[in-house]
Amino acid sequence: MSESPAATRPTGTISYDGSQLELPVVPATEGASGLNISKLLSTTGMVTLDPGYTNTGSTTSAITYIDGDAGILRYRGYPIEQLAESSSFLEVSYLLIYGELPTAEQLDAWVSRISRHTLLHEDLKRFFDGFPRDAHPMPVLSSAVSALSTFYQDSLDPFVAEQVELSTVRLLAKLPTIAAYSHRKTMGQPLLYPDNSLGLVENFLRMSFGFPVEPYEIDPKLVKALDLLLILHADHEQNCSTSTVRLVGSAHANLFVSVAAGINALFGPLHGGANEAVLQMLGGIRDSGGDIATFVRRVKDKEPGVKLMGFGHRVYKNYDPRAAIVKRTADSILADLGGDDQLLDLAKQLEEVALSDDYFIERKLYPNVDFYTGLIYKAMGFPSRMFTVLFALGRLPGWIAQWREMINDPATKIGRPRQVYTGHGERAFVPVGER
Ligand SMILES: CC(=O)SCCNC(=O)CCNC(=O)[C@H](O)C(C)(C)COP(=O)(O)OP(=O)(O)OC[C@H]1O[C@@H](n2cnc3c(N)ncnc32)[C@H](O)[C@@H]1OP(=O)(O)O
Ligand SMILES: O=C([O-])CC(=O)C(=O)O
Repeated sequence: MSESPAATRPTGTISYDGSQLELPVVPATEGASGLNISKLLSTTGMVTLDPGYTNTGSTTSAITYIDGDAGILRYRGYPIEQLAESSSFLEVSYLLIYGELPTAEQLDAWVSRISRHTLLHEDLKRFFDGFPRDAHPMPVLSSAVSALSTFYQDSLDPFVAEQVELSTVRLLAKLPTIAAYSHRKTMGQPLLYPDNSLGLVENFLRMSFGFPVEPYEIDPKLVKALDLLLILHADHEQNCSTSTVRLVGSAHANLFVSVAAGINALFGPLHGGANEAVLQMLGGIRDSGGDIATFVRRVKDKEPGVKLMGFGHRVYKNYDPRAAIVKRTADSILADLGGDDQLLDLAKQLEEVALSDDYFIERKLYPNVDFYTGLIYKAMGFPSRMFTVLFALGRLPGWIAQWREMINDPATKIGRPRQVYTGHGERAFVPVGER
């Protein structure tokens, strides 16, 4: 069946490069929520429509367990609370990637291997000169990670175990260097070479805050606090960025570019970018006189663009256990680091108001991991634009572990969702002069 060309086509005007352009308006198809799903299922046969994959399992995985109703999170079976209390970020990275906690000997060897790969190729270092000074560090990070695949071509084959191992170690070692450089770039400061006598977190802090603040004293409390936050972010099963890493990798793309794609997904304010957005939200409430009730009213009225950032979660219908740990430790960390108590108090008040409000209770909206972390990052001295970069540093071992699980799983197929087509039927081409 063919459709006749529309005699009159709706158009709209947009400003472009100083001119007004008139362009056809694509007729809005009924949104997915307006569709009669059971009718679609019967008419499309095989395809099940599941926008946002709320109920679609894309893989099996043995890495991370979440019980969203009970607020439970475990990496390889170990409760997040125990890892946060007793482990270190590199130990947790080993656990996620190799499936078991390392022995003391294995851990030493692992830490030492990573410490030998922190340097960036000089040409890649120059890469940072090309970005504008006010560039957001997240796309700088993803571009540089993507560029690793051009500099380290001996570690790109997803099916050669030694190459996967090398790209794993290179990524874990170099991401802190790239992250520190993306920070220095925005500060207009010179890039520091890594000092491999230091641990991963110490090295990262020195590259971020060292010279011109030399001699830079590395505060052990700062190191401990950042290490804890990295552990809390290390994996979270099939979240948006991890699913992206797996999807890109399912086409047999190498680990570097798959992780770069994950970084871009994480940048979004509904995902990792929420930690930056929370601080903007809190600052906005404070600057408008601390009127929490009015802000909450605007959220409940669903004013366009107004959400309680750092609240809500696809899986947790209970308190996010990571947010609980961050909240518990925020007071002492902020006291140690001299952070902004006023904003922490505001955040706690906001949480209290929300958790006693029917809107949030009925929808089971609780603080997620992004709600309190920004306050700590700020106290550490990072500008809010770096917050999601810090999330990416933490999430890296999870992305790597999930990519490796995917590539080694015989059940993996190229990720390729189907769709339910809602556009035109067949129609005949109309030459430009006749439209
Ligand atoms: C590390 C992470 O990625 S954690 C998440 C970080 N993101 C944020 O903090 C951003 C704010 N939160 C959100 O946008 C959402 O809660 C998400 C994206 C995390 C989860 O989204 P979904 O699972 O698709 O939930 P959905 O958007 O359908 O929300 C369900 C209901 O709760 C409401 N809701 C969800 N989150 C919020 C929020 N933060 N503020 C106000 N209302 C919210 C929705 O408007 C919807 O209401 P409705 O039933 O009246 O339409
Ligand atoms: O699991 C999710 O959807 C988001 C999240 O909390 C994370 O990635 O840490």
